[in-house]
Amino acid sequence: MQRIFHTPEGVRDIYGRECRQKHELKRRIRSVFQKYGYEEIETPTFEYFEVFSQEVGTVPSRELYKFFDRDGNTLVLRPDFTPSVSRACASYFSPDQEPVTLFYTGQTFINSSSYQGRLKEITQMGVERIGDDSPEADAELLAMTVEALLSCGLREFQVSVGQVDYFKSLLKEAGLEKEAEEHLRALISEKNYFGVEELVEEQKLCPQLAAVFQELPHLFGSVEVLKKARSLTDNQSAVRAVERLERIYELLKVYGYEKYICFDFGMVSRIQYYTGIIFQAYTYGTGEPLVKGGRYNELLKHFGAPAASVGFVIMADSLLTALSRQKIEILPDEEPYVLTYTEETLEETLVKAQRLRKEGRSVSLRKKKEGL
Ligand SMILES: N[C@@H](Cc1c[nH]c[nH+]1)C(=O)O
Repeated sequence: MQRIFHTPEGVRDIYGRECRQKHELKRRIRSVFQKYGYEEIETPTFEYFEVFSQEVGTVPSRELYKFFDRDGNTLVLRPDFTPSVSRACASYFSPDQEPVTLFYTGQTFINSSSYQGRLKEITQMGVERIGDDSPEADAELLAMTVEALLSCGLREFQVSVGQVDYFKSLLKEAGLEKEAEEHLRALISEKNYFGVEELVEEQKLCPQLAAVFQELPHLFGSVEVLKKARSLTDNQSAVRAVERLERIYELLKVYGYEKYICFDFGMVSRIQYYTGIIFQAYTYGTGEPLVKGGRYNELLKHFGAPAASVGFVIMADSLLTALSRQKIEILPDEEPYVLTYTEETLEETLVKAQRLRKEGRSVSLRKKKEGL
């Protein structure tokens, strides 16, 4: 029976100061989302399996927590908010007429392998801009990412931006088999330069394509990378992908946030629904990304209402870890005011406590111990 005193692996209790910090962090981030005019949405913690099926392109099926309802339907604890919000948006709004801007906060659940030591339940705070294919939408989301992190007191961080379209356009031109394609994707994401070189030789790609693929793992850094990426190819759709990033960067200059942005053409995501920019934010103190996001223009088709969309989530737990390792205080630090009372002073203490509470103080009552 020992088991009932501690939690299963991958989940944990949060209490005391840490819990207060988490609430404060959520409050600040919500207020940034609201400043941009986003509306809050709550979706259920579990959904039908189909919402997160392989075709949707979220986390792999073996990492989902699945269970059954009384009628034998397979249900899933949400591993990702984006499919749920897309489903809800397709049912209640008309993103083809006007963009829908939504934000949410809640738990997500991934049944990852225990070797990785990751949390299996995490808190995500995210936004989705649905029905807007413009570069200004991409830029807005990146600006919101920067602002949300700044609002928590973080100062040193980077938002790394990639472009799924660049790589996809080149892959299409190369016409590789699915397996070779997956292998190449993995090698590039691991920045395995020699592996990429070997693979492109094996596949006998034309010299220009071979050269771009070999460059991809090196194609990261500040804005100069964009020029380099453009010079490496004359594939029209790859060039358009770079031009879009250039435009987004120009807009971020208007926001004044360009110093937080860098580019990474080798960035790939486990999530398959991305179609345009993808991005992740990092800081020191945690190896995990603080933010993950991107454009997903095909996802809403699965829910019967096609709409070009973009969004991101903040991993609240990773952000809290980073803040604590960087010694950044997120609490206004108001400890509750403790009032002690005895049998005789109880009533006057209650009156005093209520007066202080009306003034906005937080007051905790303790009965004085006998003999003290
Ligand atoms: N749902 C994605 C992040 C995202 C939100 N919107 C677009 N992308 C994730 O869990 O990684």
